[in-house]
Amino acid sequence: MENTQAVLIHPAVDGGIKRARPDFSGGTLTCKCTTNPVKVRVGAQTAHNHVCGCTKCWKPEGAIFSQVAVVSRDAIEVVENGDKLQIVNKDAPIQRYACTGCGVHMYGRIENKDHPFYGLDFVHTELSKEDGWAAPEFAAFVSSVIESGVAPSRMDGIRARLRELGLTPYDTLSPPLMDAIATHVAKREGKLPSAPAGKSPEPAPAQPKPAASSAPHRPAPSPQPAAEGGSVFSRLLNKLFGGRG
Ligand SMILES: N[C@@H](CCC(=O)N[C@@H](CS)C(=O)NCC(=O)O)C(=O)O
Ligand SMILES: [Zn+2]
Repeated sequence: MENTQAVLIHPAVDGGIKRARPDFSGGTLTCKCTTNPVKVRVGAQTAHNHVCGCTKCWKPEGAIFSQVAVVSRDAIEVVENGDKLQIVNKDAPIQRYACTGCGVHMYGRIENKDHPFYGLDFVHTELSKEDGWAAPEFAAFVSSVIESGVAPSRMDGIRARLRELGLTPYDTLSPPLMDAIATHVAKREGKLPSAPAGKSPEPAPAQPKPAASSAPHRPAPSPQPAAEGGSVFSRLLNKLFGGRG
């Protein structure tokens, strides 16, 4: 039996996971600068919230995981001090807008229209004072914490703690998100039909609705139409997660 007492994942989950509010409709993210902080309004509930162990996502001081969720890009508005924002790596699939004052990532955007998650922005909702955001549901890129210097010998304890919190650990993304990526590839390669004529496309719409008062929802980002052919699944994974960051 692993001792999970001393295993800290992220401040938003270590003391127990807060529940979403059914009527929650968004809030304002604020960076850590004490003067002229950057403020970003998120005008909708988020979806697919999770903790991520990758080296690219922003983490609060001392945390070994980030907490990150998606929201429709239409729901994001930079409302104050946007001149302080700079893209961390414009060649990465997710262009992360970081505050040049404190280093916090305010939102991440995908500009490649062929990316399975195009239309969704990535946000760290702990940067908001409001309560009621979608709760984290799983842990992604767990083995990647080793790349940040976590000793491999700690992994059993970390995975045990994640399970205890109800955050099933995966070394990439959760099965529904991996299925959405695979569906995108299969449609692009002609292995699955794209939306049949006269029928609405399946599965769910590509973007969480920025509706003002909807219950928490978990839309599966659906694949976009193919812009190029010839890739295999592993190449897409490389493109999504591979070493361009
Ligand atoms: N093992 C790598 C994984 C990086 C990775 O693939 N991160 C995922 C989850 S955030 C991703 O979608 N990356 C795209 C990007 O960083 O733009 C690391 O830790 O740096
Ligand atoms: Zn990540």
